[in-house]
Amino acid sequence: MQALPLSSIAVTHPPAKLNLFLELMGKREDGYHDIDTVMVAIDWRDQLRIQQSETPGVQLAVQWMPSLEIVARELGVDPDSDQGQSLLAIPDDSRNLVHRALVRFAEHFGLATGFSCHLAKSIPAGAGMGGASSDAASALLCAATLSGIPQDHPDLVVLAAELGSDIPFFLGNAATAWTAARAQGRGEQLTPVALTTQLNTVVAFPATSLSTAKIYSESSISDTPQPADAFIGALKTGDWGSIASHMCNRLQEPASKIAPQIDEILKSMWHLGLRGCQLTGSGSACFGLAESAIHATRLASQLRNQYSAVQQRGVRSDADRQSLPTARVVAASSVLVPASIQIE
Ligand SMILES: C[C@](O)(CO)[C@H](O)COP(=O)(O)OP(=O)(O)OC[C@H]1O[C@@H](n2ccc(N)nc2=O)[C@H](O)[C@@H]1O
Ligand SMILES: Nc1ncnc2c1ncn2[C@@H]1O[C@H](COP(=O)(O)OP(=O)(O)OP(=O)(O)O)[C@@H](O)[C@H]1O
Repeated sequence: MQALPLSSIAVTHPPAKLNLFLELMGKREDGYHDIDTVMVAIDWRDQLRIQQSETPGVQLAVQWMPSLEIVARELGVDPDSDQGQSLLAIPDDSRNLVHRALVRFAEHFGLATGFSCHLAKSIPAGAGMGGASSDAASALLCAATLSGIPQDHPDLVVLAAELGSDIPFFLGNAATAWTAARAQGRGEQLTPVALTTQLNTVVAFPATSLSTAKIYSESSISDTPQPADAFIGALKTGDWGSIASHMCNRLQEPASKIAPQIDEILKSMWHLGLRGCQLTGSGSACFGLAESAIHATRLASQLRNQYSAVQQRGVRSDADRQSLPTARVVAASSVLVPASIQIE
């Protein structure tokens, strides 16, 4: 394969993920946990545009979609406040996983050229939805396409696992077209799981970001950890009620101790009629399953109305926020077709 001309732009739409099942199997000596999780990619997506540049190095510009103001309003935060900054300030330097992924890619493959990219964020950060990991996996695949390296080059999987535990899942989702996978080890050992039905979810991101390392450090391992087999059995039936009743996330307890609004959001989701309501990953986003896509859209709109009523009452103190949380709410389905890379 040949590198594409420098004028080519690779465009793709990295999806978020939800952890339908997450059990902690044990603590490891390297500071990580062995986990058994089942993840599904959903159609809540960022947008990434990458072009090669003549000079080495990575230039990254980041913005919110549809705009910073609209996302801040949905979250009920002032974008200039400390809370707004902690939720909405996405780094555009080497702290960004896209930047790190492209630097590692260029080093590894000995490229003389660099990359210039534009990242439009929609997936909340610090939400347990794997937004940064998905962006990084897409960046590796776009860089490979532009540089004439095959998408199934085995070194890409190695680079992905070095950069973060969730990144191999997204690489597999985009490169080999699986929607759901079981992830074991620290998350990098993947087995695709066939979905027999589209899952329809409502996802709510409370206006708080949680640190993955902190949530793991506050977690505890059950005396009898349950592997994902029974859950995968339920998933194969395609019956959403059975799937919902087998879901669980061992990180929910430590996350809701740190962010009590998680419990409030889960309660309001349950009362609306969503099932299997739980945290995704290390949080703070919560989700529940709905019977159909139309049902999910209707329930998301009802939930959004509840939270915007809270905002309109002008509730702003921390105590009020905890008892009457605000959240960004989206109806999202499992993706049946992975994000392709278009060349412009
Ligand atoms: C919570 C999940 O999103 C579930 O899919 C993932 O396990 C987190 O994956 P990630 O964000 O890619 O995490 P990494 O960047 O690899 O690790 C961040 C930190 O989380 C903790 N960590 C992460 C993964 C894991 N299996 N055990 C851990 O204890 C470690 O303290 C690590 O330093
Ligand atoms: N491309 C990116 N998009 C968003 N955040 C990024 C990105 N790169 C680095 N970050 C930083 O990483 C932090 C967490 O990002 P991320 O969105 O992956 O969290 P998460 O949804 O909790 O992920 P996970 O489920 O993998 O734990 C944010 O605080 C943000 O500052």
